[in-house]
Amino acid sequence: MSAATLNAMKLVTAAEMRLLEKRALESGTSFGDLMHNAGRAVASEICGLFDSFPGKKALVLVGPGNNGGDGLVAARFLNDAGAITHVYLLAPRDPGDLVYNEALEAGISPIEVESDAGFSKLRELLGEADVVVDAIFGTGLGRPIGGASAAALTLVAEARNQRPDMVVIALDLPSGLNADSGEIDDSTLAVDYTITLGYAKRGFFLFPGADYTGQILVADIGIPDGLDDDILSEVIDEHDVLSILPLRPSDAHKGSFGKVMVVAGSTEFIGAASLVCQSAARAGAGLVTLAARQSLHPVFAAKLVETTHLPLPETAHGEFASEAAEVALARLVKYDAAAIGPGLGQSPDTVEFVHQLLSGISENTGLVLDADALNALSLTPDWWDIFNHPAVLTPHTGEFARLSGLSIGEILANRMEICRKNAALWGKVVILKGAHTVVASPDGRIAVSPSANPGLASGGTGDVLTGIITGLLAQGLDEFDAARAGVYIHAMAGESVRNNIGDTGMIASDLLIQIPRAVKSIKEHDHASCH
Ligand SMILES: NC(=O)C1=CN([C@@H]2O[C@H](COP(=O)(O)OP(=O)(O)OC[C@H]3O[C@@H](n4cnc5c(N)ncnc54)[C@H](O)[C@@H]3O)[C@@H](O)[C@H]2O)[C@@H](O)CC1
Ligand SMILES: Nc1ncnc2c1ncn2[C@@H]1O[C@H](COP(=O)(O)OP(=O)(O)O)[C@@H](O)[C@H]1O
Ligand SMILES: [K+]
Repeated sequence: MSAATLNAMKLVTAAEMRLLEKRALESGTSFGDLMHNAGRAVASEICGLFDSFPGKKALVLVGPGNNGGDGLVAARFLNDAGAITHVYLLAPRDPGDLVYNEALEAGISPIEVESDAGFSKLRELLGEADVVVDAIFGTGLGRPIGGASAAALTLVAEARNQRPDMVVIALDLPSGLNADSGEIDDSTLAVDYTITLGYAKRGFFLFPGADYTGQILVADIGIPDGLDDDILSEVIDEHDVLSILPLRPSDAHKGSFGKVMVVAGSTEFIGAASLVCQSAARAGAGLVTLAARQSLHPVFAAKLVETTHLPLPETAHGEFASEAAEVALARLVKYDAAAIGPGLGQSPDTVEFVHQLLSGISENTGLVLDADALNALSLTPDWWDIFNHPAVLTPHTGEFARLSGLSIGEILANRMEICRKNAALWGKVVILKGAHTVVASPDGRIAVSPSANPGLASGGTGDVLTGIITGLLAQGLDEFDAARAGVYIHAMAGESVRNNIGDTGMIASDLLIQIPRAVKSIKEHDHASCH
């Protein structure tokens, strides 16, 4: 999914969705209204996908619960809109079921699930359908899908392979996709569109589920405004980023946009430091200074023209000297933000240097810790009890495992929830990097990147993210805003490169010039929407 296709989107768990529904009912909306609105909105979204809808053949697969109920309402509205509509019941509906009877009254004759294991009728319908709606299970899925439902979903997948023009829609969510964790069932369909009710579900941005939703459309089902103030998870949105981007007054001077110090790089990892410095500048910082061991200075000086340099004392063995941290700290008081960690290495002297820096750094300095700074922190048990400075931490999954003591499997199984819990425990803004990067604040807010882009899975792209966020911190953004805006800008830069050269062979340096372009594009979209 491209970063630009999503509008503001709150993300809910299944339990939060039930809570919102309960609040809507308490505030006077009836469940019947919600279901009616849901079915109507889904049908309306489906009609909007076609240039001309009357005469199209629609097949709605209806399950036993409320998801099936929504499907029955949608079928009625599709029928009203002129589609030749068939409903296939995977389980019997209660004879007193209102939406079932309304469908009957509208002239739809639901087809009961076949006893014939060959599903000849269903196959026949799938051979002709222009659009198939999966309304078998929604957020109420309680166990693995089996029996006729599993068989029907498999038949849809087969028909879809044979007839790629057939549009497959998931109502609320693809049946079998876990709304909270993004786990899928063996029979879950990879659909073209998920028309989700009221709110997008967290599982749409967690893998493997994220590969199954197709384009996500959020249908308004009439949950009254003001009931979702305590829903704290959302997809990062261009308008939010625009509202937090630093201003650029015409009479600015370089002091207006903050000073960044980058403490990074080693003999092995020269490029990491360069990428951080350049991306901090490309994100708009007024001045960037690189603090690195003095023997590396000639290399950096040749490579980084705009950056200023603070060579740090080192030992005869090419390690940080014991006074190096003191030298850096003395200069750091004049800086607004610092990035510490990329490419520093993990020798005992470096770890000691990082620990000294972190214990001496002023509360007034915005701080981004990445890579080897995170590795150094991880060596201290319960490091968060000792290191109280506000900071943005930018771990990939492996670094997160080291910081938390959790296994990589445990983290991948529920990235959003794990990130949220640890941000609160550590008292830090935490960015768990990867496809659909998660940003969590200690106060419970979660912001998720709209982008999954395998082009970014190459060495150095994380250094660019660190630079962008530090550049934004230096310009006065708070940790959470700098983190979510930085993740969004980085994702957009990645999308631009992908649009240009595809997702193979993208390198971190390609992102650099795209950073200001991403910021420009965010600002221009605002202009476009004003006129
Ligand atoms: N939360 C809300 O505000 C609203 C929710 N609505 C719909 O309600 C849905 C949730 O409805 P339900 O809670 O009835 O749940 P579902 O319709 O998702 O499914 C639950 C039903 O399926 C059965 N079931 C669960 N897993 C099964 C399995 N593996 N094999 C066979 N049977 C299984 C259950 O016993 C139950 O009968 C949402 O996805 C949405 O479509 C809408 O109707 C309107 C408003
Ligand atoms: N599949 C993906 N989709 C979106 N972003 C990705 C993907 N893979 C990697 N990234 C992003 O690329 C960056 C990689 O950072 P990291 O793993 O620290 O690499 P490095 O340290 O080599 O720079 C992160 O910002 C991460 O979110
Ligand atoms: K469904």
